[in-house]
Amino acid sequence: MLFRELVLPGVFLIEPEPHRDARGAFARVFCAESFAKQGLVSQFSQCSVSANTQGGTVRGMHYSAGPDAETKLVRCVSGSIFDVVLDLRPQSATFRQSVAFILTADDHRLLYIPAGFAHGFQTLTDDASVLYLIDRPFVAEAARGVRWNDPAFAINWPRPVSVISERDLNLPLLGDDTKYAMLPARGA
Ligand SMILES: Cc1cn([C@H]2C[C@H](O)[C@@H](COP(=O)(O)OP(=O)(O)O[C@H]3O[C@@H](C)C(=O)[C@@H](O)[C@H]3O)O2)c(=O)[nH]c1=O
Repeated sequence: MLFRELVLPGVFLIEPEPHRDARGAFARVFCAESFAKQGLVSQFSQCSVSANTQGGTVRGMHYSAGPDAETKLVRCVSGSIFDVVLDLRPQSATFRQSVAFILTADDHRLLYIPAGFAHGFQTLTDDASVLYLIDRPFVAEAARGVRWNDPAFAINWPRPVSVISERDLNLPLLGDDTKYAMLPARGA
């Protein structure tokens, strides 16, 4: 597996180097030994799939607060997505900056997203599914988010939004002087 740290320190694009042959391909999603060697979280407590019917669907920008802050490993397993990671660490030199990558089921690439970052994506195809490994149990009360189109971040979403949850539509905007940790829980 090849690990490339991105301009947001701590965020990695991971290329699993698939073995391809006439049948198709075999590639790792996760390797505890390789992750530990890189100094990354190497134990995950849940694995979930997000299935999305329509191209243009947006989910995000989500994170969990305080001691429940999650580290996530994200891979597209069907179709393709525009995947976004946003730095919400107030002390960070890259606070409020984001990176985005197209992940496809066929390219096998993964994004590693540590605590302190928000995550979201837009599906680029119908029936796009996203696999997550997350390092801790989901705690609904700790779930937070910022608005997908907050001008403070100016994320350049590639498509018009076709589907988005009510909750995500109503996530707060992050004012310049607002500390992300003080934002209310999603759905509160
Ligand atoms: C995220 C999550 C949700 N749920 C439940 C809560 C709710 O009833 C239902 C749908 O939850 P949500 O609307 O929050 O699902 P969704 O909007 O897909 O949330 C996800 O978005 C992406 C961008 C992420 O980065 C993920 O970590 C997660 O926050 O599933 C769990 O039981 N466990 C979980 O880990």
